[in-house]
Amino acid sequence: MRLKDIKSPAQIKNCSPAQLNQLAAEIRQFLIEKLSKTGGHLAPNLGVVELTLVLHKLFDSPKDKIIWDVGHQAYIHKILTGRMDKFDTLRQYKGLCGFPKRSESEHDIWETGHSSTSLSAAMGMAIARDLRGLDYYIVAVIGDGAMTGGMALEALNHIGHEQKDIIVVLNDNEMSISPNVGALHNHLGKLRTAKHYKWAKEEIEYLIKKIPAIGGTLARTAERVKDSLKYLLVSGIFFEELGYTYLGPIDGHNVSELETCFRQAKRTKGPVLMHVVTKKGKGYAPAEADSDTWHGAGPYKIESGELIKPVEGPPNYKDVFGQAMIELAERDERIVAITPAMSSGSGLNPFAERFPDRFYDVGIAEQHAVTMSGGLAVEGMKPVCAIYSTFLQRGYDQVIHDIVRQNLDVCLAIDRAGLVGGDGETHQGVYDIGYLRMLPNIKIMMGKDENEFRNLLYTALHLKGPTAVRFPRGNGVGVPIGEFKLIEVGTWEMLEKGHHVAILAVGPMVQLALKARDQLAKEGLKPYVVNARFIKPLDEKMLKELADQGLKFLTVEEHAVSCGFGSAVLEFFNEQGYEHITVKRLGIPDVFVEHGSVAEQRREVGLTVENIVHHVKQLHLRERKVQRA
Ligand SMILES: Cc1ncc(C[n+]2csc(CCOP(=O)(O)OP(=O)(O)O)c2C)c(N)n1
Ligand SMILES: CC(=O)[C@@H](O)[C@H](O)COP(=O)(O)O
Ligand SMILES: [Mg+2]
Repeated sequence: MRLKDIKSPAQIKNCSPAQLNQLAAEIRQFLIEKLSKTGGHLAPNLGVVELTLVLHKLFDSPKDKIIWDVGHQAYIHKILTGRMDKFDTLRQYKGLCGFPKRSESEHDIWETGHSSTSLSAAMGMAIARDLRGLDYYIVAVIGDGAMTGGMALEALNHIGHEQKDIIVVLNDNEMSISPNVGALHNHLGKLRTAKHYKWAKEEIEYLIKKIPAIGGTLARTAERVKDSLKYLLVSGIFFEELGYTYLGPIDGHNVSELETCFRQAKRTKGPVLMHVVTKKGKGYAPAEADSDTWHGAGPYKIESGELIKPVEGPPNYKDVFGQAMIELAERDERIVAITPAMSSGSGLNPFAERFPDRFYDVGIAEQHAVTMSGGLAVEGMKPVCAIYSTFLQRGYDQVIHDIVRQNLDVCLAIDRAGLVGGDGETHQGVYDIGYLRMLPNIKIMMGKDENEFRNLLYTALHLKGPTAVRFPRGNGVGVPIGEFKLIEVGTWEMLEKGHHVAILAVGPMVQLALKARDQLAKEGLKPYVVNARFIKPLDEKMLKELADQGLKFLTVEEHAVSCGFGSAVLEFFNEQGYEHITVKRLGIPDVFVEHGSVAEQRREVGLTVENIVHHVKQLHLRERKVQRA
């Protein structure tokens, strides 16, 4: 059986361990080659090759449900389920999604992207299965990082309580993106090395059963001995006490051992926790050596493991943020940085090295990160909670209930604010203006470039009360970085004066607006261009001045149009009694934006220079019609 022949999992049902190992080698080679061109989550996938093969050998997907938590490690699942030929389009516009996608395959039973949802979904599926009297297996594959996510523990608790037949495969590679954190992680560390426990348990049972006559009675006593042995020899007692049959630790690269344990799990009633130990990045030396970097890597040179860096351009916002945080923390010892498991992605590793006791990676625990920031603030510290816009959604109640309601000095450094590219729908940072601006006390801001971003961060840390400083994924504009300076809250920057139309642009959209103005100038049209760097509070003074000139407005934001910045402007004019004002809002319409490049995504939703030009002209036309009427 060769990999190129596989179109369906049915073809591997009778593979021997040797054949599975041969396929594993071919799959690794395939992944290393394909991802050297497309980039992607190489290390997580190299770690689950054997696991995925054995799962699809022993379970009958899609009748049996296999759920992939986070789903960034589902490439082999996609290869085995007939999508191998699409890997040249991985994470590209209209190409293969980097996460499970129901529209791609019946084998993708549950869509993921955000972490720690698999167990809750599995529980829902199990209840439905049992209510209908149906009979199939439900397997949830969840990493040790994802297991630190609060909702995973909520589901683990509930499944154990209900004693549902669910197989939880804990893929333990000791890594989240960075080294995993937490007490649970430490407990798993003991289990990983608890090989002797599994041997001792079987050996003792074997010896007892050999004792003639009293063997039976003693065996029952031994059961208690075995249980106490468990406590002594460290076992999955944490899981056993939650009502699971713990199987492990299991070598996640040994297909025979995996098969044996999965067969045992299939025979076991009630919830099973299979503790599978794997190596993240297995089979590719650079990824094994540094699975943090290779968690989600861009294209690379296979032989050297050298990442192919884009042409040297402006600094990446995450590096600008990390550097600014160091400079600010040097000035103010109250500053503490918090990240929910995104220390590399947020650019905070240098900060962590410089201020180890003022840096906290709390694991995949956004709710905890936000409220912990509140705890720091009430005690006079200056917490900066660095959190991707999309992941902040996971801590929203904490923002309301704990931070803004108590009007605490917490700075939410909202990273990846806007369209994010290859991660697609589940990761777009396009809702936070909407879900934050309705909250009292909070101030929301976004710079037009990296220098202004720094100044807004500096300003936020000088303000009382909660602040949200948004910044996009990717590189800045390439402007000089000056000394920190305060920016007056609620003031916008008038970049260009003109007539008839005012373009109010947020963040990176300012650059598009300026380019559009250059194009319009060739046709004698000169709209105002305003850098709307405060989303809350709005610059009401400027809005009134412009409105009183009878201008029409075009708002531009890389955010959902509904409830976005443009809506705030509309609401303002309405409340101020400007009944005949025209506001055209450009932003993301009522759709989820799929994976692709940011440029392609912007084009898809109309966030382009051309579309800004078009709408300014439209507004001019309306002006002329009004004048003629
Ligand atoms: C709610 C949420 N927070 C953060 C992330 C970012 N993230 C993606 S994968 C990952 C680490 C997952 O670690 P683990 O579950 O152990 O999987 P591994 O990559 O080790 O296979 C993180 C933090 C996410 N996808 N969802
Ligand atoms: C799978 C996941 O959620 C993370 O790996 C995410 O893809 C990181 O995004 P960035 O690449 O923007 O840091
Ligand atoms: Mg892990």
